[in-house]
Amino acid sequence: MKIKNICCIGAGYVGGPTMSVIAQKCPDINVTVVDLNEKRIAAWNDEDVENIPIYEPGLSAVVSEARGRNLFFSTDVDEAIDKADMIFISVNTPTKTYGIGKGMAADLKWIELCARQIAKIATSDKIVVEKSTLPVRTAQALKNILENTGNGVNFQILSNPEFLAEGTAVDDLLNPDRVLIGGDIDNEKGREAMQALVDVYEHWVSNDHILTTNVWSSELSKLTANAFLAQRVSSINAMSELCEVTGADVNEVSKAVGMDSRIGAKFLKASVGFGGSCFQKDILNLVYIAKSFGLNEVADYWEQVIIMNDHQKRRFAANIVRTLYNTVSGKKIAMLGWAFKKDTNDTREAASIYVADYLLSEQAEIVVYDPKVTEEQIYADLDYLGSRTGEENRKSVKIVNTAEEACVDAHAAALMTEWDEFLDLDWDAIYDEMLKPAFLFDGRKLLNKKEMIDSGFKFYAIGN
Ligand SMILES: NC(=O)C1=CN([C@@H]2O[C@H](COP(=O)(O)OP(=O)(O)OC[C@H]3O[C@@H](n4cnc5c(N)ncnc54)[C@H](O)[C@@H]3O)[C@@H](O)[C@H]2O)C=CC1
Ligand SMILES: O=C(O)[C@H]1O[C@H](OP(=O)(O)OP(=O)(O)OC[C@H]2O[C@@H](n3ccc(=O)[nH]c3=O)[C@H](O)[C@@H]2O)[C@H](O)[C@@H](O)[C@@H]1O
Repeated sequence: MKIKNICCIGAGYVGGPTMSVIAQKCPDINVTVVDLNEKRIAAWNDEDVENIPIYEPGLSAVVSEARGRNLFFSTDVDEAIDKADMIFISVNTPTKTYGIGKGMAADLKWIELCARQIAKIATSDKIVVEKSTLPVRTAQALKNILENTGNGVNFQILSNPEFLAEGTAVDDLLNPDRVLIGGDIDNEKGREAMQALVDVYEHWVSNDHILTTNVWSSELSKLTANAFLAQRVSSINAMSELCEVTGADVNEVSKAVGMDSRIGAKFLKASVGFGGSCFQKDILNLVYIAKSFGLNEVADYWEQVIIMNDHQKRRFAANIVRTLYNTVSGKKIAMLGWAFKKDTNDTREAASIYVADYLLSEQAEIVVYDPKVTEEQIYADLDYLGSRTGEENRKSVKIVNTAEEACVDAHAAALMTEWDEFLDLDWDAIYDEMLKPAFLFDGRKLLNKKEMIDSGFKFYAIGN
């Protein structure tokens, strides 16, 4: 079976970049990415390719190569479903904010809406691919919805979780460690569907990097991978606190530990806490699933990763208050960086949001600079927490266009995101413009301690 038309429902951080790379690498396949969000689709279609809604290094070049040739962005979901022989579902699956499983389970309402829409529109056989991260056994629910339409269409359901990280999405998509495809291995039509998706990826990924499994293994592997990655961050962050009280340096500890080839060097960078749309939600989901099977020890084990992360964010903020003589009321604190990591404009679950919220509760005045995040987004993030009114947030939080501007007359600066440009700042000049004593809190262990102290700062870094 050769795929000619792909539809992807959801033009977000995964759907947009993933489909752009598929279109770039498979000129023989038409790829249409659809979304209900008209503003987002308009931005994907913006004449100036630099205005696409997602900032990812290298993405605008990929889009400009394929867009209009075999890559299309549209709000006409029904038409794209109808034409497609393969449909990726790449919609959001956030933590539930209501009802059973509130605050833990993944909210699958958007997934179900997609399945119902596909079931309603489809008149020819389709391969439906789960690209969103889903609880193990979701494919069964999709199958039930799709197979009960009575219109005689055959649906094959595959799981093809995405492992890209934001900020390196294009590179991760072009050179994936592995592509994982789960399907109905015991059934001929299932195997054919899996092969059709393998063929798509084989346009640029070598076969030994494409792994096929049963559907449940594939769904669960995605949650497992994120849990393992987040666990490493919480593990090193736990050590960072111990380093601070013992005089050890967390960067030296992670280097020493990471040189053990059994442990490996990656993902051992201490920080103010992991953020991003997925680690927390996927672990909470894993905890919920384990609990729902009565596996309480398994649930408790993974929950510690989140508990440690919350603690890390809180103690960073509390340390700022404590160091500034136990009060930040009316004091100006510059926050350098708002995104949850460098090279992305995504702010979902960014540690900065929680640190700012904590400091605002202590009546601090916050000034934020981030090279890629908009003012609108920063206020939206704070308003979403509901800790205070939108008006109060706008009164106490100002957003500026440079790091230098943020620090003028500030009592303290907190480095929240490891943007490269923060390494090149003229810290002597920044020090001169700040109130004295000038405090600098490095939540990323990015800056050179000796240089900062030589510049005059009272310097504090995570894990040192
Ligand atoms: N952000 C990331 O780096 C990664 C995310 N994932 C997973 O991928 C999935 C999507 O994540 P993101 O792309 O970050 O989310 P996102 O929120 O950026 O994008 C989802 C899009 O789906 C659209 N949508 C929702 N329901 C729709 C419907 N019925 N019809 C048409 N459009 C609809 C929304 O308007 C939104 O634009 C999630 O399950 C996430 O866990 C997996 C790997 C990486
Ligand atoms: O499912 C997902 O959404 C994705 O989640 C993560 O990707 P992402 O959240 O985009 O970015 P990461 O590089 O994993 O960083 C996550 C957070 O951990 C922090 N982090 C990461 C690594 C580290 O050593 N220390 C550390 O604090 C980052 O600053 C960031 O806040 C995974 O790395 C991807 O494989 C996965 O596809």
